[in-house]
Amino acid sequence: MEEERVVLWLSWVKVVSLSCVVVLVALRVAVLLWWRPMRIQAHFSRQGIRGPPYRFFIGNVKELVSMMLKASSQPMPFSHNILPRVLSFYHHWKKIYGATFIVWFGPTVRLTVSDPDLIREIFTSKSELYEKNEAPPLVKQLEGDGLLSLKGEKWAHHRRIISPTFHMENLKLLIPVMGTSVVEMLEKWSEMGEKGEVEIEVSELFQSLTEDVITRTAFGSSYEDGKAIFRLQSQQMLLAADAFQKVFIPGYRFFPTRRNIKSWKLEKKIRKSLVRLIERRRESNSGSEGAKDLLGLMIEASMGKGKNGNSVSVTVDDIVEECKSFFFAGKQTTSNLLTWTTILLAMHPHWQVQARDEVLSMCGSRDLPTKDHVVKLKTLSMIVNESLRLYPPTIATIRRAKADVDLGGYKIPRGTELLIPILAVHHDQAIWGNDVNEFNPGRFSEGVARAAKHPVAFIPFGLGVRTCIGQNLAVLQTKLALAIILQRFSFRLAPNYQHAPTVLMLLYPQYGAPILFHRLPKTDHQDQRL
Ligand code: HEM
Repeated sequence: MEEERVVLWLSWVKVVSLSCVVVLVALRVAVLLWWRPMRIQAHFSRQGIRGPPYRFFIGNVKELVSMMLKASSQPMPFSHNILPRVLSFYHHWKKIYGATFIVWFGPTVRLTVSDPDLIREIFTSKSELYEKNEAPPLVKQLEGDGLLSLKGEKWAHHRRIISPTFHMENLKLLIPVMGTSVVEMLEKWSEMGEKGEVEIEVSELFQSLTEDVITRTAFGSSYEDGKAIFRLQSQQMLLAADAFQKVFIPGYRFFPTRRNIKSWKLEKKIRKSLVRLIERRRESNSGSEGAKDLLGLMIEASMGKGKNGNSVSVTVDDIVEECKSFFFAGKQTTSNLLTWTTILLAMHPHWQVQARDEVLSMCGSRDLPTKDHVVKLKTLSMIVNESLRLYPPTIATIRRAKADVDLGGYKIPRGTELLIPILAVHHDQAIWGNDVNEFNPGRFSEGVARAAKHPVAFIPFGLGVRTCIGQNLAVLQTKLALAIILQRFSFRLAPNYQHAPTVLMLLYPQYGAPILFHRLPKTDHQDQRL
């Protein structure tokens, strides 16, 4: 009897404890998914900041995705007013709530910030109060744990080690090989075309070109081995891009699906090849000056642990992750810039002629441009800047408030994410004037700082300490490739080109970029002018 009573009592205790756990979990869920978002919404509302109302668990994601899908469901006219198509949710809600509004990505709040004064505060004058946000797991898997996402002392240490790769003096050494790759590509185009004309879908071919250059910057003398590794990384990117478009189940990447198993195997192979390559380079580097490529500099740093006051050591894993970061950050960004600039020059033949005139008068019709030429090509610089303004490959970036902060008088609670819509800043009429949606490279004729009403209105490479480390390389490569193309071809949009800028991580032409290239005769520039 006594025993039965104890068993009964124990079962009762179990039921009560279980109920308590269920209630506690339910409370926690309610706090995280309801009470906290409502409190934050009210906090912003009291300061006059509004936005679409929070919905339980999903926030505004459903409306946002449906707006984006609708906007990209058909091509647009040949206009550069692309904000309503590319960032449709921002364009729509800005009209209702003003430029500074809140939007909910699930239970996470994001405040849009497009005022250049506030942007300057976030990225420069008070940058210590903000940090990079965590990328979603699929993106994280691709971008690696390198410069793009590292924080604090480790980020600063890696940035110091890698920076010399991008110094102009070092990049200059790449110009002959970069130029040769472009010429080889163009020779293939010439062979393909009948009557001197050929249609090329440029966005894919420009990717091979930029991949080649990134491989050289990352691996230097180990270029051939590096190429094989980046080929595996390309496959990995395709798998992740596929998952990114289709899968929304949390934790999906841990399921042993066919795609995930393939991805795990690739990951293992990439790591193994890189480790082998690092070992080989270590042996061949011993006692000699390391080449100024990513791999050489990282290996040098890993061998000199603790030297130069560095308290953070560099491991093989660090090198592996930085290689991934390089590949992710450098390849498609630059090829997208090349693609959009080619499309723009095809749309605006008047600027194409001006750019060609400049190249021919400086470099002749077949000589490879040198570093000095590339730097002096002013019209081409203005064109590339205008392309970066209208079609910035990276359309937005995000920061997270590390503490409760004051941003231009607004009280921002800790953990709030700040969405900086680079594309919207570049398309703001109040900053750029009435011709904001026109292609007018002339606005950059007196330099970047004077092109707009605000010196911080042009931010295709970000701003402040975390500004893009590869921008010199990207611009150098784009100008060099365009100069060589302009020397040899005139070009226009193919009749089947559809104007449809869209975003999947980066800004790209949804239906590709078919361009008709017409081969120009080899001439002396003086003859051409006559
Ligand atoms: C047109 C080409 C490119 C564009 C538009 C671009 C854009 C950007 C932007 C906007 C950022 C800042 C992100 C933020 O603040 O959240 C960034 C950072 C970065 N970019 Fe680029 N990028 C380009 C080319 C490259 C190239 C060629 C590389 C070289 C490998 C590269 C490597 C990086 C890295 C490593 C970072 C992180 C830097 C840090 O946090 O210290 N990018 N890029």
